[in-house]
Amino acid sequence: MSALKTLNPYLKKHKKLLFLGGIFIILSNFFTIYPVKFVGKAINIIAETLQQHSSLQKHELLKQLLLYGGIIVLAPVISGVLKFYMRQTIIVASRRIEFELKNNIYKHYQKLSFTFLKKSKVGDLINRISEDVVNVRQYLGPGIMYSINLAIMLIIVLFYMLISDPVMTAYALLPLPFLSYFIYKQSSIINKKTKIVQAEQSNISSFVQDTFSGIRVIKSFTQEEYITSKYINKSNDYRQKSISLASTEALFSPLMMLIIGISNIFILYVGGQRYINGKIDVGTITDFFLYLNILIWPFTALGWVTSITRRAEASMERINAFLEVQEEITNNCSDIYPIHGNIRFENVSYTYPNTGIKALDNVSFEIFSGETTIFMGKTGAGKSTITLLIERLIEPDSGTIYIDNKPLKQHNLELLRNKIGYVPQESFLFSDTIFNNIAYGIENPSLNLIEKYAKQAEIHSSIMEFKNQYQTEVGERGVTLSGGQKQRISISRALIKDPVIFMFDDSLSAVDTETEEKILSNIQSNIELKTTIIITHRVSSTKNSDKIIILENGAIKEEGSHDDLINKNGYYSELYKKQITQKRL
Ligand SMILES: Nc1ncnc2c1ncn2[C@@H]1O[C@H](COP(=O)(O)OP(=O)(O)OP(=O)(O)O)[C@@H](O)[C@H]1O
Repeated sequence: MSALKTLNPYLKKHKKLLFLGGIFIILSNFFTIYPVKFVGKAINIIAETLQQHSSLQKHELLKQLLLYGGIIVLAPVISGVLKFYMRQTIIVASRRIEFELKNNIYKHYQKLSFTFLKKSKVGDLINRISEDVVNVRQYLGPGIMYSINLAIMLIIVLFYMLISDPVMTAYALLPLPFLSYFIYKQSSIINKKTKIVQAEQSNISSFVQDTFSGIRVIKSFTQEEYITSKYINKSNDYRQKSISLASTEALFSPLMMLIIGISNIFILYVGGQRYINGKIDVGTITDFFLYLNILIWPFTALGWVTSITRRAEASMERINAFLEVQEEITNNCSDIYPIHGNIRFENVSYTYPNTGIKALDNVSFEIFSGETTIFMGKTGAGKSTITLLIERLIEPDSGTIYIDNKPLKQHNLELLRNKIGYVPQESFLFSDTIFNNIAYGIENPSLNLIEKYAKQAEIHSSIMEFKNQYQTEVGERGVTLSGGQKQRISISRALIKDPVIFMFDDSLSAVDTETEEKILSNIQSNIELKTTIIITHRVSSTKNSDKIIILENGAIKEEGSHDDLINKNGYYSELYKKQITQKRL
């Protein structure tokens, strides 16, 4: 139960609702059990009347029967109303805790480091915030409710049963623990099998998702038949697992009926014997049937509750494992001050912890406010890693990064990130309208403002050609747009933040050189002092740049202006000659 201790603060917060729920459980149980003895009494009166042993007058008899009948009808109605409030308190509390838990997990996810999230599986992150939280909620709601219910009901019923007849009580209750045990065992098997079926289901979903994402490749490589047979195999696995689950579930009712039947036989046999021996009256036998009827569900629930508690514990352990991960990068400054955009790397090295790849090795350079710096180099040279470090999404293993002569760690991280306009290598758009995608980083934008920045990114005229213009839904990850359109929307999204430092991570590759030039001059003409970092493989992007840095295997190989590097006759000069010749051809 140790993992579930994490829930204590949540339970404390909602203690009033839970306490009220407990009161409703006690009262509703009382009103369920209290009328039972009146059934027995009524039957005794009728039996006595039939045998003409009754000393009561006819109208008195009727009066008593009516009174008992009234109690028998009215008490369950009151109990029903109380049960409604019992659910309204305990289940509502569990739903509130689920809401708070989900929000807290989500908030925690946002705090976790970029590298931690990168190495975690998306499915795993989703499962912990969805399925695992649902498991915990089932324990908090039905789990707690039925446990308290069983305890209270057992106390009240036992009290009434014992004062009626202790021997019959023992016999009637004897098979019920077996019922709990079987239900517990069966629920555990069902849980295991359900998990397998769910895993198969998500396996199929991922496969189908992959198929449709890669439909172009599948068709080009004429792999339709192969992919269909793969789907059928997966589907077959799912079918077998589902059938196995269904057969376990099918055991539920017969098992319950069998054990209840045994209890009923005990009551009938032992009760009959005791009646014949004059130890009890006929009404007591009826009462015991009714008591047993009341106890069946709580004993069934006991097995089920034990199983969901175990499941919740496992889920909570998985959630705790994430909640206990400390945020690696913290913001220790809340000052507001201007950022000018001077960047300095001093002997910076970085190794990705998950792969052990040394992406940067003792890198030093300086970029001045308002300058445009180009980073070039072969794939995997460490260019994108530099952008991650500037945004402090990762921290150097050694060396220091300075922004405006102040170590990056001492900056107000929120303020700094707000002043950085980053355009990623692979344009990522949210499944929303173009308007909302551009407006992502700002509050309450007007259409005029959105249009202004779309124009700067040279995408306005294309958007105006769409039927719904800025209200066009871009589809999942922007699938309804061309690569160049996505890139330019992504650029507008960075521009609208009016940042001081721009970082284009190979994000102008899908636009032609002419448009690239226009976009860059739009940025520079917007505000005089903007620091621009462009990661590119195209020498055409180096036009109007102040500095070019060539990286190789995480280290700086060449650094200087276009003319400097041409004179060096190194990587840049060769690339330049190659690309210029290709252009002429
Ligand atoms: N999230 C990551 N986890 C582990 N290793 C990584 C990660 N991202 C990058 N790397 C590794 O770090 C090295 C530098 O990667 P980086 O993305 O900085 O290169 P790049 O120069 O931007 O390459 P490209 O031009 O292909 O984008 C590469 O060897 C890469 O495999």
